[in-house]
Amino acid sequence: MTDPVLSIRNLTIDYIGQTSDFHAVKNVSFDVGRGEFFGLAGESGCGKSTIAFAVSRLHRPPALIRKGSQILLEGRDVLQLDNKGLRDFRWREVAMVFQSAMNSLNPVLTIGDQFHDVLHAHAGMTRAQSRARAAELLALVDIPAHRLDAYPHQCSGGMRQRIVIAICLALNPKLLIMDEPTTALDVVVQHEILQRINVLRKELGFSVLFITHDLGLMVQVSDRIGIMLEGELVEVGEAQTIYNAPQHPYTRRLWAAMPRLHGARLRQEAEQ
Ligand SMILES: Nc1ncnc2c1ncn2[C@@H]1O[C@H](COP(=O)(O)OP(=O)(O)OP(=O)(O)O)[C@@H](O)[C@H]1O
Repeated sequence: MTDPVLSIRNLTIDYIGQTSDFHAVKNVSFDVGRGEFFGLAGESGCGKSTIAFAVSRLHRPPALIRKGSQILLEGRDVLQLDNKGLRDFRWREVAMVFQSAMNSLNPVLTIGDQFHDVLHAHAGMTRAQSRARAAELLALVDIPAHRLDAYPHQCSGGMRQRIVIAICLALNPKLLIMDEPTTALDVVVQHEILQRINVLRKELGFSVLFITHDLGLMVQVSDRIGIMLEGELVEVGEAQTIYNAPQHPYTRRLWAAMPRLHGARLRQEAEQ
């Protein structure tokens, strides 16, 4: 791995309950390298989204990050940022594409207005400047500039998802977090979007923290993968190594449960 952009150290997160606390993330440590595509896998409820929200500093009560946890972005502890620090941090340092991202666009604003909101608020751009920058960003995700005048409902699901990704890239973040970004899309569109992200991160140099239930897709696109089980990180390594020679019994069970078609195709590709 190259030098880390993100270093998570001893991250422990509980959900505080009336009678007892739920330990969602237990002493997790891992790094994401510069320009690296890092996948986080594990069954539903194992704590992946809780980590993603904590890294973006979007976690809310009852989630409580325990003392001793560190989330370092280029060496700076994200957990220590004050409000001003957070304003500068969001979009510029870390941008997050949510599970339901394609429905997160505002239905009553044009696509151009939604770019303007971010570019004006965080980079002080005028209408003309933000329009030019938005056209550049749309081109990155293969969408023609005339779509700036469209409303979200006039765009397909895949297009809306690519628009959200383009907005996330507006301020050149160092880390793009994608939490199940393409789950609601059909398989072909999912693959196209991830291929595009992969090309872009090589061109633009950002890192990706990628969360998905689709293990086949994760092995295909990730450089390294971390496997989580009940709040703990049980295995981390190169994607192909983890796929071909998993060490932890849980990882073996995960691969065994992967749909055969995917498995067969990936094995063929790995052997080529
Ligand atoms: N607001 C909350 N209050 C209490 N418990 C919560 C809350 N949010 C999440 N949890 C619990 O924390 C655990 C981790 O949830 P999290 O969403 O991080 O898992 P995940 O691995 O991302 O799952 P999925 O893949 O289904 O999104 C789960 O058991 C979940 O029920």
